Amino acid sequence: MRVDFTKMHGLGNDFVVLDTRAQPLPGPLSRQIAAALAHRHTGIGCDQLIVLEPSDIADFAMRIFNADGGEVEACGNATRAVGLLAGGAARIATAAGILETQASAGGISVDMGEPRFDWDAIPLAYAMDTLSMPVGWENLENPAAVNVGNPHAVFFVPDCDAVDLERLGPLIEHDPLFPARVNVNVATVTDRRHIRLRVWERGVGLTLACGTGACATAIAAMRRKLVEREVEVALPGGTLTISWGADNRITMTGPATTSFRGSFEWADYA
Ligand SMILES: N[C@H](CCC[C@H](N)C(=O)O)C(=O)O
Repeated sequence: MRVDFTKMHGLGNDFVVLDTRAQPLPGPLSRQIAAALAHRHTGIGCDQLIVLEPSDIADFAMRIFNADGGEVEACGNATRAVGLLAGGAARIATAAGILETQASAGGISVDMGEPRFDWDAIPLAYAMDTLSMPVGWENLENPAAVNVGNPHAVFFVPDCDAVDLERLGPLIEHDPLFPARVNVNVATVTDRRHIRLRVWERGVGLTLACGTGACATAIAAMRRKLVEREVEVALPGGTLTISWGADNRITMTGPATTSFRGSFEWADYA
């Protein structure tokens, strides 16, 4: 049976979107099928597979599967992408709660909710200060940890482009300190309104952009008083604007793009 999909991206962080409201899947979506669809050479290819489902508490529900097939709680760029599909304004039920999008001058804005900082909310394997953790991996030391629906470690470095993230990212992602693994962010604060960021994503690897990584990094920099409460975060794929409101809620604004539509034969992957 053929299954329709929409290929989308947010600053190059790319997605295959399956809308099961219009077309229920022919069978259960296993980890293996999600990983096979996401595979860059033998599948359609994407950083995350996004599945839209009916919801009785929001406009629709969104499930997120990393390229390794693992289902995760949040994906900021994908939230903007499906907001675009919905015409700009949408209430989206996710594992991290209900997120609201709206069209804005900068593309699509999404209310990402409130950050969490407690060690067991990240989660970490044991108690420690999450503003400056007393840990290090070679020259990456004293990260901040933030949960923005998913777990992030944020390292502030003099030049994020000089970090061997392809080697250090997986070491940190899989460290037992992070029972749910972790997204690894290396950031350089250029001034009080601008941050440069590169991300090794849990379950994916290096991506051109990471929305939740930009949120976590901006919040960590604000907690450390390095930047103002609204900043521009420049990732390899482009720039996101992150603000942390007096209501403690995070707003992320940036572009979302539909690349193309297609279909695949379910039996080829199931
Ligand atoms: N790799 C992330 C999920 C996707 C995050 C990123 N694509 C974003 O835009 O937020 C995780 O395992 O938590």
